[in-house]
Amino acid sequence: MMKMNDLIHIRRAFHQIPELGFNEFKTQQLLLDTISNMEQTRLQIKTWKTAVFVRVEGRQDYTIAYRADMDGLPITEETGYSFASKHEGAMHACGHDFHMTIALGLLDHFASHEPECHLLFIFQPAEEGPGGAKPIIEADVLGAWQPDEIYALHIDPNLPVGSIATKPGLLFANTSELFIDFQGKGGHAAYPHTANDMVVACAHFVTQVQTVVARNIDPLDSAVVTLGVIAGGTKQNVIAATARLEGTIRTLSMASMEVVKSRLEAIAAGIEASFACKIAIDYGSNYCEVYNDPELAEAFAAFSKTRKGITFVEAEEAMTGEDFGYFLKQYPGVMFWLGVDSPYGLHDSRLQPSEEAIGIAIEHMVAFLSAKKPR
Ligand SMILES: CC(=O)N[C@@H](CCC[C@H](N)C(=O)O)C(=O)O
Repeated sequence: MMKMNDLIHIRRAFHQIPELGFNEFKTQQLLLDTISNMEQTRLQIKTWKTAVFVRVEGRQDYTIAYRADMDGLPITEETGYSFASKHEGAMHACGHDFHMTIALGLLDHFASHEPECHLLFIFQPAEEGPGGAKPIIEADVLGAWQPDEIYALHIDPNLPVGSIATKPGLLFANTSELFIDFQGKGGHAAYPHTANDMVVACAHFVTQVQTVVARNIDPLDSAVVTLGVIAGGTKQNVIAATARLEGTIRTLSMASMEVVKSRLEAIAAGIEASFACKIAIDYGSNYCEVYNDPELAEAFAAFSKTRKGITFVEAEEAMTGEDFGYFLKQYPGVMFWLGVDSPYGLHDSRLQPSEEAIGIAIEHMVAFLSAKKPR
C-alpha cells in the first residue's frame, strides 16, 4: 500500500515531466510503472494512445468510473520548486499532476480492498486541448467496460484545503478555441501606401471583439472571449503581411456560442472589407458544457456534508471548460472542485497547490466509493 510520502514523491515526479496533449508518453509510462507495483489480483489494464484504463473487479455488477486528466500546459514554470518542471516551456499549471496522484492513491487502495462496485480508472490525455474524452468515446475504447456512473475532480486554488465544492446541473461552460489568421500585403515601413498593414488590421479586430459580449449577449447569460496570443510582423521597419490571434470562447448556453461565433465572423468580414485583406477563422476544438447529474450531485453533496474534516461549498457556475463534459453526456456523474489553497490561480506559472489536499481527496473518495451502492 502506498503511504503519503510515496504519493508526494509520485506527484512531484509527474510535476517534473509535464507533456502536452497526446504526447504524455513519459507520464503514461510513470502511471504504468506505478500501477505495476500495486496488488494485481483484481486489476485489468489497457492503454489507448497515451491514455491508461484500469478496471478493478468489485462485488456488484455495477461500474463506477473515476477520471483523471494527464496533460500539462505550454507555460514556463516560475514556482521556484526544487521539483520544478524539467520540460522547458511546459508546466503542470492546471493541477493534472494532483489529479493523477489522487486517482493512483484511490486505485492503490481498491487494488488491495475489494470495492463494492467495479471501478474504472480513466487516465485521460489532452484535456487542455485538443481534447481526449471525445475521441475515447467515439473510438469506443471502453468497449465492455461501460460505466454506470462517472466522477472527476478539479483542483481549486481559491478554496481552502479541506473544501469540496460542486452543484447539480450546469457547472462549467461550453468552449471553443479560436485561431484567427490575417493575410495582407507587407512592405517597407516608409511606404505604407504600397502595403496593407496586418498589425493595424489585427488591432482593429481586437478592439471590436470587445463589443461582442458586451453588446450581443444577454447580461443575465454569460459569455467570454479571451484572446491569449497576438502575433504579427517580422521586424520593426517592415510592414507586416500577416498576423495571428489565438483565443477561446466560453458561453453558458450553446445559443450564445452561435451568437458569439457569428458576430466574430461579421467583424472579420468588416475588417476584410476595410483593410482589403483575408481573415481565416478556425474554431479548433470545442467542448460541451459540464452538466452534473442532479440526483448524483445531491447525493455526493449530502455525503460530503457528513464527513469530518470536509467543508462542503455550494459551487457557482464557472466559465472554465472541461472535456469531462463529454463523459457526462454519455454517463451520469459529477465533477467537483477540491480546495488546494494556492496564492496563484490555475494556468499561472506560480501555481502552488497544497499537497495536504492529496490525502484529503483520497480519504474522501475512498469513503465515498466504499459506501456507494448501485442506483
Ligand atoms: C479546467 C481548465 O482550465 N480547462 C481548460 C480547458 C481548455 C479547453 C480549450 N483548449 C480552450 O481553450 O477552449 C480551460 O481553459 O478552461
